Amino acid sequence: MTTVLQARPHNFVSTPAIERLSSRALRYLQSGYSVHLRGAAGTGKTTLGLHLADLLGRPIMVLFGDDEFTTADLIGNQLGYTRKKVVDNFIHSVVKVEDELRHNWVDSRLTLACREGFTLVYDEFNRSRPEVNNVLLSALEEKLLVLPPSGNRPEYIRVHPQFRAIFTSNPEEYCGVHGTQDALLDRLITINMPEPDELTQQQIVVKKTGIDADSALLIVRIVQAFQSAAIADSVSSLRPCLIIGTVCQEHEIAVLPENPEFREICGDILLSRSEQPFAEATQQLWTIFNQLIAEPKTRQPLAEKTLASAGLHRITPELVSEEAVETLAETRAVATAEAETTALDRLLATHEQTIYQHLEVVGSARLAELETTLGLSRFQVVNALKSLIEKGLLHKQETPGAPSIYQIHIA
Ligand SMILES: Nc1ncnc2c1ncn2[C@@H]1O[C@H](COP(=O)(O)OP(=O)(O)OP(=O)(O)O)[C@@H](O)[C@H]1O
Repeated sequence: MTTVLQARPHNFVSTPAIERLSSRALRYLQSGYSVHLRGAAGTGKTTLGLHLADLLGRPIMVLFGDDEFTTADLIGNQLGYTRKKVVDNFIHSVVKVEDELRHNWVDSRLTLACREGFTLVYDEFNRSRPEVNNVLLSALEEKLLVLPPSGNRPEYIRVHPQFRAIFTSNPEEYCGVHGTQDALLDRLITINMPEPDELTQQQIVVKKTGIDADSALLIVRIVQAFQSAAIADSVSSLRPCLIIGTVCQEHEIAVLPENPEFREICGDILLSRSEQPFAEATQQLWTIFNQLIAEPKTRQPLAEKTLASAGLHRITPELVSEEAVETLAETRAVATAEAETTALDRLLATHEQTIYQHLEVVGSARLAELETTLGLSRFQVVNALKSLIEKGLLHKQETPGAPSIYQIHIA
């Protein structure tokens, strides 16, 4: 059975850089084009693809490219038979027997999405062989999906006007990735996903790991510094940042370059990613830690505050005892509580406030009305509405077949 996904990318983080990318992509999708997000591993293509699909508000089908794929995996297949036998003995001396055998056809995800107007997210589509993806050509351009010949069902499906496809791919130099036929690329709008900027990575690490903003920033800076010195550009630093953040947060390990445990974790996660000899890569990483210790100015301001409250104004490796590291871990909790609202939070809060105040006046509104009346993008409205609903300030009234209505929640 084909499964329809109601994807809500968990804890999606939106920063000005992501918002710009999303609104570009959303604009193309709304104009009827399919979008292709291309970029290095871990830059957030799949997450953004699912988020865009969510913004389109249609059911979502997700496909993961695979070298073993055949066309049948995209469009569907004959699955079993149905047999019908009619024995007509109306006149007792005459027996008429009709025996009919039919193939059963089962739609695959692309076919279902084209037929019903769902959004297809085809992740890492260039892991499938190019000839397998050929069926997409007519679906995207002529809006016709061609099925294998059959006597008992149509061989063409007219693609539903609301069908949209969002493709993601890794660069062609990656292992296990195929080249893409020009004809397919020509039908897509390709957006190159850059390495997420520092603010974006920091916000993602905070949201996904629960670590405080300063520790997240320090992790991002260490990983980025190591990445630029020792790792090829073709992978993003976001995943290692998330892994380091998660481990430190779950095991309450102080994120400080002086902390031997933290250094070990960074070593375990980063060194194997480098193509340099192990000793050289280790040297690079230790140089980064030592620079951070020697130049505390390069650290984030709250870490300084943390250190000061632990009684360590000037840090050298000798000064930092195990005990001090423990104290730092405790004081970090205090510093976390002090973490100021970021520029992004303030920006989102503004949109939330605008929408809330508007709803206070008008009582209720639909998403499209909020967009046009308040001059906000779909992206901004959806994010603000989600956040207001999560805070219990709004509720969403759903009526089958009609757009949802948003109202202020009255306790
Ligand atoms: N905007 C975002 N909000 C929250 N988390 C994000 C965001 N962007 C990326 N992430 C997180 O970063 C990690 C990598 O993202 P994702 O898997 O989308 O990257 P990708 O480019 O598709 O990687 P790959 O090419 O290896 O499949 C995931 O854990 C994802 O949850």
